[in-house]
Amino acid sequence: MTAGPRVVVHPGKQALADAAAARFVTALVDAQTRNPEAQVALTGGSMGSAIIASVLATPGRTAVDWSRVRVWWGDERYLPAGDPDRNDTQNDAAGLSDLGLDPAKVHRVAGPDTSDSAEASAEAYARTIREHGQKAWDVVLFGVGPDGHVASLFPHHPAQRLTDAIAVAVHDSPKPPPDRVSLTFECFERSHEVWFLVSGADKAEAVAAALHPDTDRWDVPAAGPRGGDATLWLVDADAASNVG
Ligand SMILES: O=C1O[C@H](COP(=O)(O)O)[C@@H](O)[C@H](O)[C@H]1O
Repeated sequence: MTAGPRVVVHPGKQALADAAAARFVTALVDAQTRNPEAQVALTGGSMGSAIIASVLATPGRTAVDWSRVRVWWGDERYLPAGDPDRNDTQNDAAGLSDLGLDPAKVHRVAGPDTSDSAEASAEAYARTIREHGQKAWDVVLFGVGPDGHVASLFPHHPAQRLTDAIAVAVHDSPKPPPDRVSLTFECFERSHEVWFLVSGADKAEAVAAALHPDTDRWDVPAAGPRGGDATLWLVDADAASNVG
């Protein structure tokens, strides 16, 4: 069973980031009362870093035991560690490394500096998830591209079709860089809560399309992922402007 989408509209990008950060902190505290560890998957792009910066500024963040949070990424651009275009580098710059996480529980996707290919990196990441991330993830964060992509699953891209796999190598991505590693739809199905964080008028069409009940994820990948307990669209007014 999965939860249908619920839309929460905030006045602007900063209000959205701050509210999502407060919600995130609460979700982590709740998860840690249920289980020894909270498990989350982060995202890159504009909102992926905005929420991290807001978490750092949320007073309630001290209620989370950050040493008991296990961190993954829903996708990564296949670039060397520290490259400014990597999602984790951008999240670090936004303050991820200041939260007090245990570095051994922050699972980064290998880039070309430490793996032979995007395929090898995807396989290694899938192995690590099997080892440490079998339990359903508490919260998975997604940004959404203007084309409706989530993670590195792009419209009409064959990587979307892979079954029986946790992670996939993506080549010829329509958005640079061309090589990436993404978790699969199948993998995202193991989430308790899925949150889409979307800001800006350039995303309005994608948001409306993803929320339309007849939309196929092959055309608009953001229509695909659903959480077992909640599927939240946390959006600002501009991004929500086409939602009927
Ligand atoms: O390439 C990516 O794009 C999306 C969204 O990025 P945005 O800058 O348009 O907000 C991001 O969520 C994803 O993780 C990423 O690799």
